[in-house]
Amino acid sequence: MSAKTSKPDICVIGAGSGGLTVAAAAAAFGVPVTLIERDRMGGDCLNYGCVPSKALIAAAKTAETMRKAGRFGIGESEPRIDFAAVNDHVKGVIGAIAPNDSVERFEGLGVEVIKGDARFVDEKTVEVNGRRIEARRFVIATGSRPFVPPIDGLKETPFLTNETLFDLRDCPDHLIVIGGGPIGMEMAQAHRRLGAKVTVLEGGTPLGKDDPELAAVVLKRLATEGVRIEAGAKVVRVSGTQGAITVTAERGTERFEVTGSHCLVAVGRQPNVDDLGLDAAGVAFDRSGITVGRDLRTSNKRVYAIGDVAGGPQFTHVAGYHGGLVLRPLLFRLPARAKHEEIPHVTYTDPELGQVGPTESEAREKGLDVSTVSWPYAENDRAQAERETEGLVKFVVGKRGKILGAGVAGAKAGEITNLLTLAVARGMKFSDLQGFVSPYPTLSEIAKRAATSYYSPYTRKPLVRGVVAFLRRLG
Ligand SMILES: Cc1cc2nc3c(=O)[nH]c(=O)nc-3n(C[C@H](O)[C@H](O)[C@H](O)COP(=O)(O)OP(=O)(O)OC[C@H]3O[C@@H](n4cnc5c(N)ncnc54)[C@H](O)[C@@H]3O)c2cc1C
Ligand SMILES: NC(=O)c1ccc[n+]([C@@H]2O[C@H](COP(=O)([O-])OP(=O)(O)OC[C@H]3O[C@@H](n4cnc5c(N)ncnc54)[C@H](O)[C@@H]3O)[C@@H](O)[C@H]2O)c1
Repeated sequence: MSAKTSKPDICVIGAGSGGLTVAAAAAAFGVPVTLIERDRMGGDCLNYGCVPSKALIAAAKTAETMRKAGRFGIGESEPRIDFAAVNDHVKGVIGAIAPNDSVERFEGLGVEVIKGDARFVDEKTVEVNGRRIEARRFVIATGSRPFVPPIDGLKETPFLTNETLFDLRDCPDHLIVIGGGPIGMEMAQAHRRLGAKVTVLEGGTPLGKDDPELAAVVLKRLATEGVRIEAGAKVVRVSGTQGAITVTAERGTERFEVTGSHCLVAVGRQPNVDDLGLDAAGVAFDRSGITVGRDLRTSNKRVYAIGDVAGGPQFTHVAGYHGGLVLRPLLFRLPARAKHEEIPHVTYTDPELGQVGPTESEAREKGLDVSTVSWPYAENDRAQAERETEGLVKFVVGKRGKILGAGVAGAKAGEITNLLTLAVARGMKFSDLQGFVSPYPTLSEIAKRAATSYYSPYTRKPLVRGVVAFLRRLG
């Protein structure tokens, strides 16, 4: 062994949600682990993703609450927004969380942290800063970056992505958002509420991965707040200079232009597989990411891949889930089997939009014999009290009331999605959801109420009524 070769038990590449989970847990069991990160500790979620976006959304919601205070009898007012101060708030939230993910904390846990670009040089060796690391097992957790599509003129024009958006100190006059997925819609509403004019150009269906009936609740609110949403509008050209950007979109044979001050590109993600030496390592990959089985193992048996780079659903909770799962084979030689069917997702627009399990159309496409049961927010007392009556919970139900999937659009949908996820993940039936006492008044009662409604036809069945009448006669 040369002086520059180390042999930890586990080498983790990437200190985002996935990599940090593995490194912290392995170190807690006293296993020698080396963690390599080339950029900021905490990865996308902390620095360029979930955390700054949710902090911005919280500021934007506060502004909107001021505008709408009149419905509570409180004088409403147009907020005076200091965008630079809002940006300070966003950076402050990142700063408050950053110590949890810092080099110091991880070194304190017993992890060796190396700042640098990791690259496989052969099937069992990674090189970083001229140092060689031969670990028993490797975990690739290198995440993803914004996909920059080959749109005519885009490369020559200034544009924003999630990596630069949260550095803006002035509110855009007119933000043009290319892509109506979760990033596009969350950021469109937040910037609109903070004072920008906003246009979203979506080539297909906005929030198209969600149930259309639920997505419609969110889209209606965004439109009411003044976000211009152009569906079926594929962007084909971008031109202009800083502060004056023209975006050309096509809808069928129609072509139209939108001119704004800024342009955010939010058309999906690209896995970080380049420059990792994956060919030298014998790790198979394609455009969607590193190829893994359900056990998250790659084509090289020493190497696992987790999180965004592993080609599956791209969420922080998935990266964390993967991180926990691979500990089974890494530390205990136990099998791991990722189950993505029960992974929820929530889009943090206002109202929020959550889903777990198949939507109605996904279930029908799979040939499943399903029915749906919905319940509106307007029938919930807490929703009335808080004047948050728009929205619904929608269940996809199989035989004998089995809950296969569930979605919710409305206030605090993310929190309600926790309950829905438990129901789907544990294979519950409506009888389970109906048969517990839910605190009153809570929004989650909407889910329970939907379950109760599933059984209400039974109260009208002659046989059931006959039994009730007979029992009454017994005194
Ligand atoms: C704007 C936005 C909002 C989001 N909001 C949410 C949300 O609300 N909820 C949610 O669940 N998900 C959200 N996501 C998705 C979430 O951020 C990702 O799914 C999550 O960060 C993936 O974690 P990861 O560990 O796989 O990768 P990452 O967090 O991206 O970490 C990968 C790390 O690897 C490092 N790296 C890459 N290559 C190398 C190399 N060769 N050598 C060394 N280091 C390397 C990178 O620098 C990075 O730090 C959002 C994403 C974006 C962009
Ligand atoms: N709340 C959350 O959990 C959250 C929030 C943000 C991001 N994320 C994660 O990040 C991922 C990426 O989000 P995203 O919104 O960038 O991607 P996305 O793939 O979900 O949506 C991108 C949209 O851009 C559209 N598009 C592509 N090319 C276009 C073009 N030329 N013109 C117009 N529209 C075009 C697509 O039709 C699609 O609807 C998400 O899938 C999710 O995994 C999660």
